[in-house]
Amino acid sequence: MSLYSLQEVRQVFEDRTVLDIDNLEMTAGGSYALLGPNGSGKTTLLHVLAFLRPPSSGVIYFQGQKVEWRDSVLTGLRRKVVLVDQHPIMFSTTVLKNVEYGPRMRGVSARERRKAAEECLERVGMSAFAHRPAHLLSGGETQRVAIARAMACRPEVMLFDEPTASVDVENQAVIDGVIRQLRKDKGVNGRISIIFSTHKPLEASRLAQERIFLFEGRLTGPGGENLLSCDIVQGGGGAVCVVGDNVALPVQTSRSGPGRVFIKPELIGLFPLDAAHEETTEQGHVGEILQMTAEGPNIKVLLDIGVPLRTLLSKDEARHLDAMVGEKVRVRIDPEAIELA
Ligand SMILES: Nc1ncnc2c1ncn2[C@@H]1O[C@H](COP(=O)(O)OP(=O)(O)OP(=O)(O)O)[C@@H](O)[C@H]1O
Repeated sequence: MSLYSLQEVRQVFEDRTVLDIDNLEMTAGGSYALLGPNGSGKTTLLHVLAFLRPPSSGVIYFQGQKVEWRDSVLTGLRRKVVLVDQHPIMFSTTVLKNVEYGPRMRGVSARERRKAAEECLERVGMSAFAHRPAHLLSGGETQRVAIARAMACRPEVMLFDEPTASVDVENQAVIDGVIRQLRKDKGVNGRISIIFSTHKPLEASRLAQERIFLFEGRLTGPGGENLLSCDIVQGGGGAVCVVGDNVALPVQTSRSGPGRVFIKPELIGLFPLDAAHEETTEQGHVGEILQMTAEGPNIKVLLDIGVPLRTLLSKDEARHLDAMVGEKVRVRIDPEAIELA
């Protein structure tokens, strides 16, 4: 069954188009990760999916019905869909009362809402905190309580905005487990649907069946993973495009200003950090290996060089490199790999 169907959905803020989606389909019971660099429109899309903000234009169908952005309709939709913010705000009362809030607003009896709140706190491992003041919790604990608070509303769809971005490793592991368990749960009409934004490709593959890539508000396929925003700068030695904070790549163009660059994964070489290799003297960047996965005869490597970058190594090259996830390597991007989009 269709969950969402977005058609020609655009969001414009102050004359700038920050979301520009021609067509996006999501299925009920699915789990989706929204991936994309900072400012690519993930939060904006989540707010639209949560019916918190109407898009500037376009049409959304939810469970097969065209969404009318009228309060009487939205109240019903917001009961089915809940969003857990990246930085949730707790009311200055106990954790338990915070979690009971949603069911209370939905007219659930005192006994039932207490039961629901206790159950949900248990599921996020926060029962021991039930009577503590909620506004004094740490970031990770707050995130867990916010998830319990959302679950207590018995939604059909749960949206999470970077659920593990601002939490420590221990809380990350708990939240990971809670989302995995939610995927197995039965919601009101079958399995609950989950959509979350993340910067972490590993988390996306672990927790979601489907990945949706956003770049400057538009959908890009997985092939667009090395499609990056850049700033083209003309200098004495020719033009460079700057990606992330300070990664400068040579390009041949007379243009300057903002642009997009595509970096071909197969033309990115990796070398040990300490290698006195002549090839590493030119355009060397230091990158941390975030993920390595076998892909046919090759190994796909996800790197962090200040921006996420995917490379493709042959198994021989990977063996020769002899590096593991978490290690730093020298990254050489062949000039042929760099194409302005
Ligand atoms: N209310 C607003 N008014 C004006 N601009 C906005 C507003 N909300 C978001 N934006 C802009 O829209 C763009 C997309 O922002 P959004 O928060 O959706 O991106 P994101 O992918 O969630 O980023 P991050 O990963 O940093 O959270 C950004 O350039 C942001 O500055």
